[in-house]
Amino acid sequence: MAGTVQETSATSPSGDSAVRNALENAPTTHARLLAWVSEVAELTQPDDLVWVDGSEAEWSRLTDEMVEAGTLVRLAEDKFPNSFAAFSDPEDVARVEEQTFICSTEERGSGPTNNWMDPEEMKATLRGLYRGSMHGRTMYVIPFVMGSLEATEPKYGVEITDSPYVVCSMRIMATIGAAVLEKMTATDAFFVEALHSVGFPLDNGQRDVPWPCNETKYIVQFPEDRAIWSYGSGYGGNALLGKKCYALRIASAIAHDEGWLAEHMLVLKMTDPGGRVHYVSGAFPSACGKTNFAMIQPTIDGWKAEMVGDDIAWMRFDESGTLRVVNPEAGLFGVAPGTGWSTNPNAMRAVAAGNTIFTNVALTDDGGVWWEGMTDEVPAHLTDWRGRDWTPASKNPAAHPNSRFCTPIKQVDILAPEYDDPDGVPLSAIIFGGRRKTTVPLVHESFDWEHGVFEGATLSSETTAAASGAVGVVRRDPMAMLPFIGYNAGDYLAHWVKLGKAHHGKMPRIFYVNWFRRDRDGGFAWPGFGENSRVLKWIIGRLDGEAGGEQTPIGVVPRPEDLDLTGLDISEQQLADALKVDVEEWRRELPGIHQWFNVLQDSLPPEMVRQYHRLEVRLEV
Ligand SMILES: Nc1nc2c(ncn2[C@@H]2O[C@H](COP(=O)(O)OP(=O)(O)OP(=O)(O)O)[C@@H](O)[C@H]2O)c(=O)[nH]1
Ligand SMILES: O=C([O-])CC(=O)C(=O)O
Ligand SMILES: [Mn+2]
Repeated sequence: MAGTVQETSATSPSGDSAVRNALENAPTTHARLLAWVSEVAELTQPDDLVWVDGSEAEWSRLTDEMVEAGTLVRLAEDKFPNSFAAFSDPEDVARVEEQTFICSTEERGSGPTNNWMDPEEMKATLRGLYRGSMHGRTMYVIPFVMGSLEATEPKYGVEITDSPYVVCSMRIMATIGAAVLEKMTATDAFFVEALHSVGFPLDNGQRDVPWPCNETKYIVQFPEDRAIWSYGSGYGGNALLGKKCYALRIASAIAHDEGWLAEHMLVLKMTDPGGRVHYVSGAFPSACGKTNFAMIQPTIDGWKAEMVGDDIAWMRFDESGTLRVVNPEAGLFGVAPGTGWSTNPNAMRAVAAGNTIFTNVALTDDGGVWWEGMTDEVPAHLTDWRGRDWTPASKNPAAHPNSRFCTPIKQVDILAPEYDDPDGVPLSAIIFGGRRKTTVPLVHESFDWEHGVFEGATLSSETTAAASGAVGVVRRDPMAMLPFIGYNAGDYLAHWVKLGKAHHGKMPRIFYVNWFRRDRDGGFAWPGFGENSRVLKWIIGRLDGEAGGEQTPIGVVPRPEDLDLTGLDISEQQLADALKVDVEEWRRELPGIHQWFNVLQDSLPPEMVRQYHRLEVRLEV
């Protein structure tokens, strides 16, 4: 390969001829792909070009090279086989929403909640940045498919990147490589163009850094072109373009055109003691508990939970009008802190099985990893995510709050066997949830579809470390999709309303949860994690007409006697704090909702205005 990752060498074949060779010997005849790859190579001027085949040998070669270059640390084989830790630039640790754009032709198409720039203007800016941006590096071409390669119309993408870390992470998160390219070529299929550069070209002989990136960052979606251009970041949703950029932003725009939904949701299969199966999905904002809920270990007797997906759900109607849901991803990119043997043993077993890339966690002295919340006992000494010595007396957390594990979904031992069924699984309930210290009770059921859409539309949550910016600020996050809607947010809500009307009587029931409410002493009112199975039991009981509840102005809320609390250690007071609907608190919510709806202006569907007024009436304001 021309130019090692660490240092470009003057003796390697000139970039031009290596790239020309790789183009001439391309493993595909897909004309549009070939044209696009050579156009990008021409623009970005890489030293070499690699067609990613997705093989084990390729993974070994790339991880070896990254260990050599200092990008990855190999973990102890007896603890985390075939696993690595990466440490990002301290300025490149999360999605950058300020620098994320939806560049539709018309500004209205992007809507008031997204950043917008004229697509031609944006392309000109980005071409300027991409010009020569891969110099001294290898350009990797990653054919991938989101969802099953056996689907009627597989959803193809091709990511071009100059980051081997992205190649290896994409290999975990999606189905990539030779088989995908072969089928895509044979059917001359459409694919989403996803271009990524870390924006750190190397001069001849210049030494590389472990985590190349650029201060200037752009994460840009062109919804009409179905194209993604990402520049300057190597991290997570900014760089693994199959995930948020494709499977949510671009896919939501496709779904709007085609009458389906691409959502930021986990999908969970619950089997009750009688063997009845229900599938439920949950839309919670980033770092608000999707992965944990998707991998729940029920604490109630006889109930079994299996995971279908932990972050993204594609939902389509079948011929009978049933809403069926598919997880388009093949891996988990999960929040590390707070994931522990007591809170999420299923995730811990999945990562301990190996084949995992950790990013920005801490290292133990014996070649393992650690993060806050992994074990009750805190190690006496660690190397923190910035490479500094760390002891329990240190004032900074050892792992970055948005540190992550990237692990193959197949390693989840509670994975439902039908998780990759191209036809998906039938959905019975949709659960919205946010992170709120006050106001929002543990669980309630909405009155009907339109009211449920209103609840999703006004979902509120305190911001987390999953995106750069302030943490702990309450913001409205419609359907947990605020940073991921690939078109106008008002049109998005109208799409939800419309689907409910078109499929009246067949839609899943809508619920709303809050695991994060505080009790009068300031602690979590509800123990959460596995105990959330009690809430699931109530939800499923509502579907089956077996669980009772109390009508309140915001929906139906369980009374303590409606919940299975067998064996749960919770005081009457805490339970009351968790379930309380305080009319005064809810009246104080109204101005915030009003303000949020004002942002949407004339694109706000009239049904949402009607629901707002009905809530006012029920709150007697
Ligand atoms: N108190 C409490 N904390 C929870 C619960 N579920 C999850 N958390 C914490 O919330 C944080 C984020 O949880 P995740 O499950 O990784 O969140 P996510 O929604 O999958 O996040 P993204 O991957 O960013 O989309 C972790 O620190 C968890 O420990 C719960 O039921 N109660
Ligand atoms: O996209 C990312 O970087 C991580 C993620 O899952 C989220 O933020 O929801
Ligand atoms: Mn997650």
